[in-house]
Amino acid sequence: MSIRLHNIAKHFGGTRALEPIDLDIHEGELVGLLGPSGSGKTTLLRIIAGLETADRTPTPGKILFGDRDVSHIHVRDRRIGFVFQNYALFRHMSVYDNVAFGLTVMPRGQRPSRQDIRAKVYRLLEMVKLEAFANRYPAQLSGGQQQRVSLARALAVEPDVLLLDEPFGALDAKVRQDLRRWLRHLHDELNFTSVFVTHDQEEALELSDRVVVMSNGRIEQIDTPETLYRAPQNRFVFEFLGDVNHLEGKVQNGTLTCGDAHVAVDLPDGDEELLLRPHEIRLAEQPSADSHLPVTITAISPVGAEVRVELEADWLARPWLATVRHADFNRLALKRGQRLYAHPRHWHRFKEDVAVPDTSPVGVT
Ligand SMILES: Nc1ncnc2c1ncn2[C@@H]1O[C@H](COP(=O)(O)OP(=O)(O)OP(=O)(O)O)[C@@H](O)[C@H]1O
Repeated sequence: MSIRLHNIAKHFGGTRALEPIDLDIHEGELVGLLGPSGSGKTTLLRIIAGLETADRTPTPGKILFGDRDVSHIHVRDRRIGFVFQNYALFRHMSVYDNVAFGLTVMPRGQRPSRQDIRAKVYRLLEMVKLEAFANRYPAQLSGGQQQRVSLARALAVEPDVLLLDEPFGALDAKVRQDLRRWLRHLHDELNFTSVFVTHDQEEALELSDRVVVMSNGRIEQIDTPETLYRAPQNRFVFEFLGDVNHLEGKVQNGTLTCGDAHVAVDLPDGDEELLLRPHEIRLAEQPSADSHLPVTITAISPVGAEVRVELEADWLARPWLATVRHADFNRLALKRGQRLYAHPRHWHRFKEDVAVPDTSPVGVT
C-alpha cells in the first residue's frame, strides 16, 4: 500500500509543528523519519495514522493510501498497525491474548474462528520466537520481548501500513540491534509498508529503504541511506548524519591558514569553513608539502571496528575526532599526549547551507 501526503501542515495553537509537506512512500517500503527532538516526526506519523488532524486552512492537505483518500477516515478504519516506544501492551492479558486482541474485537462478520485465531497467533509468536511465552504476562518479559509481542500484535490484523514511533528507544544497544533485524526481516517477509520514527541516525541508516530527514517541521532531504551519506543536500543533513570536524580559516593564494596550521586548497581567497568526517583524517608523524596541521592526542577509544582518537590543537576551537584502522593504530603506536600531523583525505563545504559540489580531496593519500 503506497502512502501519499500532499500539502500536509500542522499548527498547535501558535506553534508550527509542520510546514506544508509532500511525501510519497512506495508500496512495500520501509521508511525512517529522522530528525532532532521537536522536528515534527511524531506529528507527521500521527497525522498519517489519523490520530492527529492536519491543518484545514489555508488549504486542506490530502492523505492517500493507494488510491483511497483517507484524509477524513477514522484511525480505526485506516488498516494501520502501531508499535510505540512504551510497549503499550495490556498488562492484565497474557501474551497470547495481547496478540489475539485485534482479531477478537473484529465485527462478527469479519472475525476469524477461534481455531483460525489460535493458528494465526501461534504463527506470529513463532515468527518473533516467543511461542514458548504465550501464557506469560507482559510484566514477566524483558523489554525486548515485550516489544516483539507489540510487533506481533500490530501485525495480527494484517495492516496495510505499519507505523512505529521510536519502537526501540527504551531498549539497550544490543537488544535494539536484534530488534532492528527482526523488523527488517518481518517487513521483507510480510511485505507491508512501514514508517518509523527515530532520532538515532545509525538506526535510520541501517534499517530504512529511504530516510526522511526532518528539522523544524521541514523535510530537509529524502533519499536512500547511501545517497544521504554520500551526497547530503545541505549542511544540516551532513552534520546530523555523523560526527563532523570543523576547520575554519582564511584562504589566500590557495592556502587556508588557521593559527600555525595551514593546508593547500583549490579555493578563492576569503573566509572558509571546511567540514571533515572522522574517517577523512589521516594521521602521520610528519607534515606534508600540502598540509601542516599539528595536533595532540587527548583521548583514545579502541572499542569497535576502528580506533577513535580525539585530537586537540591551539588552532582548533573544538577538538577533532579521527577514526584510525587498528593496523594503523598499532603501526603508529598511538598514545595520549603524542604529537602528530593530521592530513585531510577529503573535505566538504557548504555555502548558505547548500552543498557546494566541489567537495575536494586534498593531497590524496
Ligand atoms: N499536542 C501538542 N500541543 C502543542 N504542541 C505540540 C503538541 N505536539 C507536538 N507539539 C509541538 O510540535 C513540534 C513538533 O513536535 P513532535 O513531537 O512532532 O516532534 P518530534 O520530532 O517527534 O520530537 P521528539 O523526538 O522529541 O518526539 C514541537 O515544537 C512540539 O513542541
